[in-house]
Amino acid sequence: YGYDDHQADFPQLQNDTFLRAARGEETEHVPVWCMRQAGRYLPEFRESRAGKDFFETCQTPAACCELTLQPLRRFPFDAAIIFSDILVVPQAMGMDVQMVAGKGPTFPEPLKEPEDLQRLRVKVDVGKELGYVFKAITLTRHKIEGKVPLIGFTGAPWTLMSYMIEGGGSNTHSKAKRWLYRHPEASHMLLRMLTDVIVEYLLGQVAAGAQALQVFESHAGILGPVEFKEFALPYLRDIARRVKDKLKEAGQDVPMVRDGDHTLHAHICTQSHRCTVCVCVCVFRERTGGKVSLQGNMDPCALYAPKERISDIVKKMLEGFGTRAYIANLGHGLYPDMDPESVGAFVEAVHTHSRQMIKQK
Ligand SMILES: Cc1c2[nH]c(c1CCC(=O)O)Cc1[nH]c(c(CCC(=O)O)c1C)Cc1[nH]c(c(CCC(=O)O)c1C)Cc1[nH]c(c(C)c1CCC(=O)O)C2
Repeated sequence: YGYDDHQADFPQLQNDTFLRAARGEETEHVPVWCMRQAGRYLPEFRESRAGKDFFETCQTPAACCELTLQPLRRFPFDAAIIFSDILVVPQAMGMDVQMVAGKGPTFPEPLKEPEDLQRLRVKVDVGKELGYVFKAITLTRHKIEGKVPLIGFTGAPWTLMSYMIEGGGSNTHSKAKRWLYRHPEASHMLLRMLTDVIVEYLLGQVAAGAQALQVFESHAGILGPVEFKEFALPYLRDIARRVKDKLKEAGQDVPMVRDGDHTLHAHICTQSHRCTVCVCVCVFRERTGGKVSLQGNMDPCALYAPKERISDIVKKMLEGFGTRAYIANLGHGLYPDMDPESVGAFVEAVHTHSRQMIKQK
């Protein structure tokens, strides 16, 4: 994509706790960041975004850079995530998506029947359609001055497919699930098209300077285990394999986070028949032989609790996950009505408790 030449002069990384935890190595404290850490709970975010169209902001690298850096000026987060959205991928494939105030993302012309797949671009020129994200990443990687690593991200195929068919948020997701049952072949075709674009998109983000990648499968939880295994998991695996192989060829080691608190919860718990998150974690740690790092998953609503209570909840979470191969985060994004001070208390509690636990080992 022509961004590789920037790699050499990126500032030296000073805090690599996130990357080490992702690789399963020891750290001095458990790294922490929050989904939607750049968001409306910050007055400076609301000010920067005021009166501007959401996707126009996404297409403006300087604005993305500023919004990504804002939370880092307030809190000692151990990672930053580039300001963008998962729905830029359906846009790149030729679909119109708008962010409607009070309603969320909206597709004026969602996919209705398999014939509608013909409306999508057959071959997506990812560098051309999503080059603005790559530019935002390169700029932000410079401006972050090596303070923390920069995470790039994408939506996963099933989650994007469900948006493209539902045309926006949904309670039942029945239109998207109707495709799975009624048009399984067309569903797989769409999932494959998305997978191909996503692989190139993730590789382009790394070339542009992303130091870790996250694949959001936000709608994993609406599939039962059988449907999940047929329509979600194979594509997540294909993406991981193809991206890792390509990066390996280039001698790069970039951690990939598979979003999956629901996935882990639903698809491991159905087998263990014990449904506390803590048990899931233990089962998962056991099954993967400790080879996989975990990220998550405090209930964001716990941030409505008083500070001391947040601290206790964090402590219990750390005891459940353990301090190694673990990245603290929330199970969902921060909500606009959250108090920035509570976010600060969360970050501080993770750092303080984990330092103590690691010292006592
Ligand atoms: C499903 C999904 C979307 N977008 C995303 C997901 C996956 C994660 C998840 O499950 O939440 C991912 C996303 N969206 C955004 C980021 C930026 C980075 C960050 O987390 O700080 C990330 C990582 C910006 C955003 N994306 C959006 C906002 C809020 C709107 C605004 O700033 O004007 C932000 C900061 C809008 C968005 N975008 C999306 C929705 C459903 C909404 C509306 C939600 C709402 O109104 O709160 C789609």
